[in-house]
Parts: sequence; C-alpha cells; structure tokens
Amino acid sequence: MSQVFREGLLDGQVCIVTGGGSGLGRVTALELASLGAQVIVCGRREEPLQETAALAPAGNVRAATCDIREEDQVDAFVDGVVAEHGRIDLLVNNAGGQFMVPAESITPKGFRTVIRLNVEGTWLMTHAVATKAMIPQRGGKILSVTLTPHNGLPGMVHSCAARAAVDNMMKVLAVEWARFDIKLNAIAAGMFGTDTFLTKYPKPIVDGAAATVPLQRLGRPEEIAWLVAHLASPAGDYTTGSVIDVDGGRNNYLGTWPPGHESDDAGNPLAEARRHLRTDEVPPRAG
Ligand SMILES: CCCCCCCCCCC/C=C/C(=O)SCCNC(=O)CCNC(=O)[C@H](O)C(C)(C)COP(=O)(O)OP(=O)(O)OC[C@H]1O[C@@H](n2cnc3c(N)ncnc32)[C@H](O)[C@@H]1OP(=O)(O)O
Ligand SMILES: NC(=O)C1=CN([C@@H]2O[C@H](COP(=O)(O)OP(=O)(O)OC[C@H]3O[C@@H](n4cnc5c(N)ncnc54)[C@H](OP(=O)(O)O)[C@@H]3O)[C@@H](O)[C@H]2O)C=CC1
Repeated sequence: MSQVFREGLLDGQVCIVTGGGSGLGRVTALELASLGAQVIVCGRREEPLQETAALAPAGNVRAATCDIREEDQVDAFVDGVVAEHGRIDLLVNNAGGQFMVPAESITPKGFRTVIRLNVEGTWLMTHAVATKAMIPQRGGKILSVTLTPHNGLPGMVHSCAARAAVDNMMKVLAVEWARFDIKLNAIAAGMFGTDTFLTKYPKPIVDGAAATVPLQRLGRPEEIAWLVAHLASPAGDYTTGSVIDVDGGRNNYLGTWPPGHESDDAGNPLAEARRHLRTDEVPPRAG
C-alpha cells in the first residue's frame, strides 16, 4: 500500500521501468504496482528482476531481460509488452550509470560505454515505446532519471554530458510529440542511498555526501517513486518538457552546507549583526 497516494490511483495503466531490478527502479516499480498499475521491469540480469516481481503482493510486476543498448532486444521487449497488454501508458527510463574517475583517465571505450548506456539506451527505449505504442494510441508519459547538479560533477564528465543530453532529449521530444499527447520530463536526482550508491563509490565520497546537501541528508528512493507516481497520475497531465530536480537543494549550492569557513562553532551559518536605525536617522515622510 502506498504511504502517499490513494489505492487504485493508477488502475489500468501499463508501465515499464528500466533497471527495475534494483535501487530507485525497484522502489518505483513497486510503488506504481501498489497503485494498481501493471508494471514490467527490465534489466540485463534476470535474478534481481524476478526478486522485484516477487516483492509485489498483487503479482502485477512482470520481469523481462533487456539490454537497453541493443536495438534488437529493445524492439523485442517493447513488441512483447504491446502484444501482451495492448498499450503502454508510462515509460520510466531509470537504467543508467557510470564509473567515477578523473577525465584524463577515461579511455575512448569507457566514454563510449557511458554515452551508449545513458543516451543511446534511453533513446532506443523512448523511440521504440513512442512508435510502437504511444503514437498509435495517441498518448502516454515518458520520464527519464538524470542527474544534478546541472553544472557537473568532477569525476563524471561522461555521465554529466550524457545526462545533459537526456534532459534536452526530453525537452525537444516534449515539443515534437505534444501533437500525439505524449508528455516527457526528466527527473534529475541528487544523491540517493541505494545499494549501488553506497557500495560503488569511494568511501570518503559516500561518507561526506550528505554534508554537501542543503537538506543535510541523502534522498530516499521513495522520494523518486512518489514523484513518478504523481506525474503518472492525472496530476501530471499538464507537466511536460520539464527537468525536475529532486536533490535536497544541492543544485543550488555547490559546497558543504553550512560552508565550513562561514559557520560558527556550533555549525550555524554566520549572519551579520542587525543594524538598528536610530530615531534621528529615520528619513522624513515624503510630502
Ligand atoms: C570532488 C568530487 C565530488 C564528486 C561527488 C560525486 C558524488 C557521487 C554522485 C553520484 C551521483 C550518481 C549516482 C549514481 O548514478 S548511483 C547508480 C550507479 N549505477 C550504475 O552505475 C549501474 C550501471 N553501471 C554499469 O553498469 C557500469 O558502471 C558501466 C556504466 C561501466 C557499464 O558497465 P558495462 O558492463 O557495460 O561495462 P564494462 O564494465 O565492461 O566497462 C566498459 C569500459 O568502461 C570503462 N570502465 C568501466 N569501469 C571503469 C572504471 N572503474 N574505471 C575506468 N574505466 C572503467 C573501461 O574502458 C571498460 O572497458 P575495459 O574493461 O575493456 O577496460
Ligand atoms: N543513486 C543515486 O544517488 C543516483 C542515481 N541516479 C541514476 O538513477 C538510476 C538508478 O540508480 P540506482 O538505483 O542508484 O542504481 P542501480 O545501479 O541500482 O540501478 C541501475 C539499474 O540499471 C540497470 N542497467 C544497467 N545497465 C543496463 C542496461 N544496459 N540495460 C538495462 N538495464 C541496465 C541495472 O540492472 P542490470 O545490471 O541487471 O542491467 C540496474 O538495475 C541510474 O540511472 C542512476 O545513474 C542519478 C542520480 C543519483
């Protein structure tokens, strides 16, 4: 049962969540399913996908392997969903990722790998779902999980370039495909404490992450899932071409918060003393 939305909110919807075998994708798939949607999760590995399916009490999550970088696999996967369910209402492009290394150490193959996964994979899924289901049925929603801060993360130049491309892909398609009533948005995630996030990156980065967020904590995966559910519901029908930051305020401030050199001994941000106006300084009333 959803902690936020009413039961049956997404009854009858057919939703795809890529990368639904873990992390943000799993929690999102289960939230959509708890609201009545039929959800199909895909990824490269069968086992985690089946685990997600088994976690849905109503049995309305189905697992299918698909490498989103491979055109023939994407076509077969989307054809299969359309053959079984007759339509697709929501695509969540969540599958993606990168490795963190200084730019000068990234090989051409490494750069291509990240661009191919995040840009081409997202494009292949988006194009297949639109042409095989959403354009013929005249409607649908596509959400792509990307990344904040928008002015970049050192150590992730390939992914930052890729996610900026996807943000813009959603914006352009939101204009082009408005005539088919397809709404597209990007959800730019800050830092969320998924298993991958907590185990993949160097420990000092993970340990120090919350301190760089104005809200002083990592995001919880449900906080992405709830936004997806909101946008999938009628509440999202007028939102298209947007990049929505879900990052505890981090995109707006790139440093520790409060900044170490600008806080007092208790860690409170410094503030100037308030200057009290003396009565003889009060300016005379006009007129
Ligand atoms: C002061 C700095 C402050 C910075 C603060 C940053 C804080 C962190 C913010 C994080 C925000 C984002 C979080 C997340 O996205 S968490 C979720 C991440 N999830 C994933 O990344 C999952 C998906 N990822 C993958 O599958 C892989 O990482 C990959 C994208 C690489 C794709 O895997 P694939 O199996 O296709 O690729 P390979 O492993 O075969 O590798 C292919 C080539 O890529 C290069 N490579 C891969 N890994 C590395 C590495 N660790 N270092 C350098 N190069 C790498 C390499 O060229 C590989 O080819 P070769 O194996 O032939 O060398
Ligand atoms: N956690 C965070 O702080 C942030 C995450 N993000 C993004 O959110 C998304 C989810 O992240 P998170 O849940 O943390 O990470 P995970 O690593 O748990 O999720 C990535 C998922 O993508 C799937 N995947 C990877 N490559 C492919 C592929 N070629 N084809 C199909 N599926 C693939 C993986 O499954 P499999 O390996 O079986 O294919 C996995 O289930 C990612 O795009 C990530 O970059 C963005 C900002 C912050």
